[in-house]
Amino acid sequence: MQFSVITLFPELVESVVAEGVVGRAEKRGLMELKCVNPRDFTEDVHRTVDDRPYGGGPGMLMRPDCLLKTIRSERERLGKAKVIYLSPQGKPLEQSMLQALSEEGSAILLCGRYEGIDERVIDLEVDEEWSIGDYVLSGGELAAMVVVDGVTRLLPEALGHKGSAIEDSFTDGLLDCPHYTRPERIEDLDVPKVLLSGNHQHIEKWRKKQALGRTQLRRPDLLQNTELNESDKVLLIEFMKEIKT
Ligand SMILES: Nc1nonc1C(=O)N[C@H]1C[C@@H]1c1ccc(S(N)(=O)=O)cc1
Repeated sequence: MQFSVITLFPELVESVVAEGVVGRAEKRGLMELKCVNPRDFTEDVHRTVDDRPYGGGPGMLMRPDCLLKTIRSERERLGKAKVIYLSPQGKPLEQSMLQALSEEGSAILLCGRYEGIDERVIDLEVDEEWSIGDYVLSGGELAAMVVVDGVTRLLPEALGHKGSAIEDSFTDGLLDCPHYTRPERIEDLDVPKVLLSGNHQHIEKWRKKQALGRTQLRRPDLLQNTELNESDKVLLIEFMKEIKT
């Protein structure tokens, strides 16, 4: 997977690949991340990347000329890469979008600063606009790092245990089940006995029931989009009965 991140703050984005899953994936050649600074595509002596908005209004916008040059340079380098602009106006980010992007092999992530970017850049060179939430950040870099992290952990072999990403929340449209590790008892709270049983069929059934129940209680909206099979419906009914007792 090749990421190109267009940003005025490369060091901020590069910090995400310094450690952890993303850092190890890059070191192992599973993912490559290159930051490109639009300031390097300016032609004036002050390397100006922003300007005042036409029509007045607060703040500044990123200029279109240096952004278009930067995007086109990266398109030439990466070939068919999709250009994704991170902004509050974008499509709300979901796991399925990360999964699809992880299968594309490359992406150019455009990070806005100030009050955003000139609309003509979106008209001419942006393929998709994505939002990580209904709030305004000071820069799109944090959103880009969310995308880089979320995609990288889905790359084959990126996680230590092959099954990890598959068992994540949202992979099957459900929230994740509870997880436990040593010690068995802490502050009078025990690990659920089924997890100590060694009976993998029972453990799998318990985990599925917990995932279904948690989703029903915390995010019933997710169940609207999920077709439950008969056995899952029975598990969910059992869960809901158990919590009422
Ligand atoms: N939420 C987000 N999800 O992804 N990016 C997000 C974000 O806040 N980016 C902000 C820096 C950039 C930005 C872009 C557009 C606008 S504007 N004028 O269109 O409102 C305001 C701020």
